[in-house]
Amino acid sequence: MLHLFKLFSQDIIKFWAVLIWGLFSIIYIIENGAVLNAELIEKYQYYFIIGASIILIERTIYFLKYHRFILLPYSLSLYNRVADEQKESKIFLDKFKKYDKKTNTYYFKNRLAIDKKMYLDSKDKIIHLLGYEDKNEVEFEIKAHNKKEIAIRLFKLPKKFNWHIELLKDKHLYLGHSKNGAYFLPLTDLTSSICCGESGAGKSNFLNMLIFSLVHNFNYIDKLDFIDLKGVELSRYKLNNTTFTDKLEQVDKLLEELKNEMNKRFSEMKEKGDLIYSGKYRICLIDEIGTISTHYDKKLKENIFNNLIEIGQKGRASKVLLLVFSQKIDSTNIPTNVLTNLQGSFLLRTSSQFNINNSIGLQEEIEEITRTRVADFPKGRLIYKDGLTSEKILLQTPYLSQEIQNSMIKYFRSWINK
Ligand SMILES: Nc1ncnc2c1ncn2[C@@H]1O[C@H](COP(=O)(O)OP(=O)(O)OP(=O)(O)O)[C@@H](O)[C@H]1O
Repeated sequence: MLHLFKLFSQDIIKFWAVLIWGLFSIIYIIENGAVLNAELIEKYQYYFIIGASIILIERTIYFLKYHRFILLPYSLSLYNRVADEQKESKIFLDKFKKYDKKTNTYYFKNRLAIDKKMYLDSKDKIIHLLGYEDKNEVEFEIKAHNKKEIAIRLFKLPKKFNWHIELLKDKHLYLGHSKNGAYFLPLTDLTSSICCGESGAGKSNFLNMLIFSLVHNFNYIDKLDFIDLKGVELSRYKLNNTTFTDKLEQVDKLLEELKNEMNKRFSEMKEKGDLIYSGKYRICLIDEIGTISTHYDKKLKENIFNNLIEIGQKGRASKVLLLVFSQKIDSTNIPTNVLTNLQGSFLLRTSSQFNINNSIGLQEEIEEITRTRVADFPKGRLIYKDGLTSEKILLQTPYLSQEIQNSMIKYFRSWINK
């Protein structure tokens, strides 16, 4: 409290000093450079009193409103230290700078340099200090801002909400809700991607949601090929432009065909001098790639994985893309060479540090965008790492009930299969 009062006094003195200096300058001009005397001061005293009172009221309201944030660097010892020639260290305490109401973002500054790691490590304490202790739905993003600032953004992501048809958009894929609302990825920015998460994390739900967006954009997609060796879920679609494969030999044939298509497109591009194929997309979705790895036919597997590597490496320019789903992404489930050639990633709940490290990356980067551990993610919560920019976005996907899924498939059939 004493610290708050000290900061308040310093702040008021600073503002009053500016006011006095400003008023004196104006008086000096008005009075044509007359020397300041008691008579003049008496004449203008009410301006000083009114100005000082307004400042006092405004600053008091500001300090009352933001006292938690103003005190935060002090309460959590968020400071930087510099040692001078006499080896005496000088402390620079971080300072609350401003609040942006539109984005619910709080900015902190340090004159020397700001230490983001300290904020990341104090996340739970910050939440506690700000009075959000029991509201675990409050999410938290900590980003470096300018050179010496930190931006703390507080936002809410719903844990469960229902799918609705307005989430379909032309030339875009809906990936879930982010801190800014519905997140749509332009189809042109889609890259070959891996999606991983443990059983029950909401992978199938997400996969179907993605398929809705892809099917909705059929004008730009030549064919959607579904591969699933362990289930029949994807066989339900039965649309004119979808295929379903559940035998390894057929998978091999399909990928061979996709590779040939890709190379044909490259020849066409070379001829025309295009850098990006001008025609429609071919997108292949593989559910639970681990089932391919467990197959006994070594040669077939090798051929399949080699084709996946080649498509992953070169597919984007020719608009031949792979979307691969897996519970685990260690080398027994998906060969490292296949994984490293899938540029984008979606990470759902998992307790495997290997899954986290090899899909999204450093723990610190995850801590920047969420205060929930990946192992504690609710169903449908995911981090999307953009295949082009590597930007990481925290998303929540809506729940797709069986009835919704059935009615969407029916709806798509009604206009695609007619
Ligand atoms: N976005 C979501 N919001 C709310 N509940 C969800 C969401 N996604 C999935 N669920 C619930 O979680 C259950 C499991 O989801 P889903 O089948 O998609 O998980 P999964 O990761 O594919 O699991 P598995 O690998 O075992 O198939 C679903 O029955 C559903 O009730």
